[in-house]
Amino acid sequence: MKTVFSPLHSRRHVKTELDGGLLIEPHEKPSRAETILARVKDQALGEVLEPEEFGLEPVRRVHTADYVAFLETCWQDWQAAGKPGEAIPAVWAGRGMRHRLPKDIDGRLGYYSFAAETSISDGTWEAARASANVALTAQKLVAGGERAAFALCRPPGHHAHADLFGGYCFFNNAAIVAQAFRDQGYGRVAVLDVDFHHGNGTQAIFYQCSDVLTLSLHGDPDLVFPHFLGFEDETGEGDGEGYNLNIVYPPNTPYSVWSQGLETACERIAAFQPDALVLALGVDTFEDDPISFFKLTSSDYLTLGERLARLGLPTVFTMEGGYDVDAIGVNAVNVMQGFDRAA
Ligand SMILES: NCCCNCCCCCS
Ligand SMILES: [Mg+2]
Ligand SMILES: [Zn+2]
Repeated sequence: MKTVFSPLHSRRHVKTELDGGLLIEPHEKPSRAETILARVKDQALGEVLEPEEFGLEPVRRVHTADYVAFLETCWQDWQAAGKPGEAIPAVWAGRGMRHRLPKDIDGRLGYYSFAAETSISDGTWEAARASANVALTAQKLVAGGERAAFALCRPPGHHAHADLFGGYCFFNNAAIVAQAFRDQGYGRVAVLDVDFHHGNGTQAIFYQCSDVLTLSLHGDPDLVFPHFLGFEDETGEGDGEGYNLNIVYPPNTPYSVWSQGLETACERIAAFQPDALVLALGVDTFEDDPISFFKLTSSDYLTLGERLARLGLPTVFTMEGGYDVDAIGVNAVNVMQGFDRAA
């Protein structure tokens, strides 16, 4: 399987993550991508390509122009306001307040985000742009005939809404890929999110769509991020009614249970008969992940890859979460190796 990777991911190197009342070293750190890349090469998974430049058009097919413009100048605007630290949102429109865009940078940060753990600093914009180009390059490979391709994206994307950042995400790489397939004439696309956390951004972006089926297996939002979306009664709306599936699991869920949900999702995908699959791959489902609570083992990711291959669909993998950095390379590449040997 080919991998697409950009060294520009390292332009995202924030020093802070608000967690437990402290500013900690971010879980979403550069070594995550470097560790996966090293494993790709160590395992000779396949050719590693740098991304092509697709510009902002494909990004704006999913994200609003004002949100994209905000991200482009956010760091400069924050600095121009004389702020001493990294840009962190701290004020939001609560119940009974107004969802209108203020002029002030603190107001704009709150307007365009849903969580406070995702700091912004110099280079975040460039890294997010490169991550979207990585995903679009993988999509081009699959549209060009590759059975599957691995978009080694960093920063991740599945928590980003059309005009909201959060959960370490800015551009929704999986949604951008799904929309690119649709724009190139693929009639139906499925996006399956196997990250530990609900793919709230991806769900929201396609919630009224019947041509993009969104599915996510994740930790119970009553207990974990993103807290306010991802429940099983969210099945889509309007034309999209019936085209969103959430499968929620409790703490300590092992693969033997989680894979039953995977099976349900795969059967729903098969019934949908999509022309392509986007697999939002987080490996924070791993038993030792520091911020999650499922109990998947490294060998389970081989089994996961094999199962996905049996769907028999052109597949783009977009790298999402996974925060046990020592294990992330083996776990992510196991999915690709499992897929390749069953394809
Ligand atoms: N104390 C942990 C808070 C985590 N908040 C954001 C989680 C984002 C996961 C991205 S896959
Ligand atoms: Mg998920
Ligand atoms: Zn996650």
